[in-house]
Amino acid sequence: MAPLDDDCVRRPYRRVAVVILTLTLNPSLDRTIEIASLTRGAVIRAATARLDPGGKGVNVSRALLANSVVSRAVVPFGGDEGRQLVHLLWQQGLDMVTVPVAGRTRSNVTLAEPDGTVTKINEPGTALSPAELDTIADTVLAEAHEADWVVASGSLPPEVPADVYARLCRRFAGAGIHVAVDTSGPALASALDAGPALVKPNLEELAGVTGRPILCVGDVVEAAVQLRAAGARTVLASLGADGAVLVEEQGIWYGEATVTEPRSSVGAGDAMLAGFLAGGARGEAALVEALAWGAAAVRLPGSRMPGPGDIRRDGVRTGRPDPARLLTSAVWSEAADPNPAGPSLTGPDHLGPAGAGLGEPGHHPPPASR
Ligand SMILES: Nc1ncnc2c1ncn2[C@@H]1O[C@H](COP(=O)(O)OP(=O)(O)OP(=O)(O)O)[C@@H](O)[C@H]1O
Ligand SMILES: O=P(O)(O)OC[C@@]1(O)O[C@H](CO)[C@@H](O)[C@@H]1O
Repeated sequence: MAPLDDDCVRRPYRRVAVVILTLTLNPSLDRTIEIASLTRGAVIRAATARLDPGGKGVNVSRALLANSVVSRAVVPFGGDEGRQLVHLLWQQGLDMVTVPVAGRTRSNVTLAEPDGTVTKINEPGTALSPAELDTIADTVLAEAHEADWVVASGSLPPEVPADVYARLCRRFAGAGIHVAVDTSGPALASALDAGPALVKPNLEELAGVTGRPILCVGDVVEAAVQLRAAGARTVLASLGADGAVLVEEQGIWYGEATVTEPRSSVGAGDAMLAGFLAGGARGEAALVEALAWGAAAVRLPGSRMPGPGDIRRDGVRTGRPDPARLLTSAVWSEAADPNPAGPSLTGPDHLGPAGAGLGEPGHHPPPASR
């Protein structure tokens, strides 16, 4: 079976173009249940159900893999669910470094209705000890020296200090390694201060971190400019069905791609981020790629990641943003956390030594390369 008992094999990256390392501190097994409609308190018979390996960084790596872009995922895993997660990823051929942890990997549930409405229930995940966190951080540091990008994505499990992504950013600053951060709340606020190369907030995250209502495209642009002033070099704001806004040093772009039959938006933001990085991570061309990958993910069930056959670039429209354009899913207000950085468990700028006795990280070449 899966690679959990295999010897640890370290393999150099095959240098093609960019190399992208992803970190998912809180991965998941994603069960997607398609139902006719959601009624609270009722017994609902499902039409279909599927299980995908999940977590935001994991999805970014899966999307890159589906499009033959070199990527490696750092994946902590624990319990039966964790073993199943690793097995599913291994079956898909993902290049990953797994880190065993004591807690159980979470399961997240999506209820998907035919009109594209998605109701998602995400478990908090189980706590990582400081030693486990140090082992994961050491693994990222060891793997990152060959990477162009480190993508730190998703929520933090309980008891992980909110500044963990910020410390990663600081660690890589000056080493020519760009850090992209896709998270929310205090972890996002704290990461901004460390100057990430890229952040990808969605509407709620943008409203939450800036503490301002986001009702129109102009609000998105202003909020993104605020994030740049706070430290992010590039802001790729994803707006669900309303498309995306890119704010970077070279300019500001808006874009959208219509999806007539949305199936599941879960992971669309991850596919979008993967497309943006694969597309060069700068300017209108990268935005087109991001929108095409995001829209393609929405047309697929569950959190299936799109491959070349799913991605249509001709349906993407980009241009200058119209500030007055109202958003279909406006976010009225959500206060930003006034004290985002949280307590540090391992010291301000130090990611700490490897933890003892928790098992070694295992590197698993994809099945095809064995
Ligand atoms: N209904 C839709 N129609 C067309 N495009 C969509 C739709 N929903 C999402 N997208 C595309 O996918 C991108 C990402 O979507 P969204 O803003 O929902 O990301 P997200 O909240 O980060 O998602 P997730 O966390 O599930 O990955 C959008 O910017 C857009 O390009
Ligand atoms: O709870 P988080 O970490 O914010 O999000 C986790 C998650 O919703 O994100 C992915 C989609 O982007 C899913 O695979 C996964 O279930």
